[in-house]
Amino acid sequence: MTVNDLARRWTDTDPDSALDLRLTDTCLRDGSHHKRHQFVEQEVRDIVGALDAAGMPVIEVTHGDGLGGSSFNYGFSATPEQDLIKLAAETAKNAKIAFLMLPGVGTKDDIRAAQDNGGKICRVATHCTEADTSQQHFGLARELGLETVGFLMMSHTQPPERLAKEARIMVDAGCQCVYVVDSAGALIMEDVSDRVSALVAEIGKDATVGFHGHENLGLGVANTVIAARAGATQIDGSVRRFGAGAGNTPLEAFIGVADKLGWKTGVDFMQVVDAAEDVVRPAMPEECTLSRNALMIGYAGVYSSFLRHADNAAERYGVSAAEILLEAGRRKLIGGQEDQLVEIALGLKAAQS
Ligand SMILES: C[C@H](O)CC(=O)C(=O)O
Ligand SMILES: [Mn+2]
Repeated sequence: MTVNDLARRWTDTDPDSALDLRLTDTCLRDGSHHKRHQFVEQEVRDIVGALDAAGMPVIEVTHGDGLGGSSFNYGFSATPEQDLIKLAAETAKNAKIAFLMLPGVGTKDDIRAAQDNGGKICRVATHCTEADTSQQHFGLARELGLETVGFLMMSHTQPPERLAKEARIMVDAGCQCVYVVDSAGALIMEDVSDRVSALVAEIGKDATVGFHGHENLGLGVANTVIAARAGATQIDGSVRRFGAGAGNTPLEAFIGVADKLGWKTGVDFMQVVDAAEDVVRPAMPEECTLSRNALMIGYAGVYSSFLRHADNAAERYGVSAAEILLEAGRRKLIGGQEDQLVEIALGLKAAQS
């Protein structure tokens, strides 16, 4: 199905329908990669306060690699994530606070602690062929009365039918919304709608479908629009693109687009634009840009959070981060294999001498 077919299908079936979307801002979780996990309490208070006032319904707060991510492998947090979750929950008047966990990085006790600290939505992320590792975590989260979301990471690596099967595993385990997660920002338009449509066909009667985009090929907003047209009703992004790699779908831009299309998000465009400029930008170490290395990530299909690790290894061994990332793409590395970036850098250094 082409983009035009999809647009036509959407307008033909219900010309006056306004899509009703639920947005999640993830700058306090995905942005943690960009900030090398150095958020401090005042930043969380300010960002949650501003996004909540603008009407953002869900705000995700956790170490970039999820609960328990603060470690030698992924990078230590400046402030314990459970303190940040608690502060976010105390600050938000209306927004629900979500937290992310990766089985094997976080534990069930971390989920319990996040709930005790005010987290309401448990998002469990697995590599997109490993949904079965999330089963017990969804079971626990539902038992605790938490809302549940599943993340199929690196969704560009698998065809739509395979993703749909993995989504079914998550839903059968208690997941209420499964996201197509474009961790590398490598999906291009119909790649997104094909995957979202496949999930809607498989799980649409039992759960909702979401989309999480990255900007590494400059397609965050366009991909998110086409995901919504294909049936994704939960949408991730980060105000000011504050996320890993070139960042996430810039939510304020998407909200403006949604307004112009007559879609409902419940977020005030003017207020979120001000929050982006006046509150979120000052908390960022630098803008998230389509730098050479971020572009390599999208082009080679590499996990966005590898950007900082590749930067570190490149600097340490005096080699090119772009080459490290291209080789990571050739090796099809996935999250958790960050240590191989060092091995690649050592190989490049040896080849130089
Ligand atoms: C743990 C990852 O950073 C999750 C994510 O945001 C992605 O895969 O993209
Ligand atoms: Mn992400």
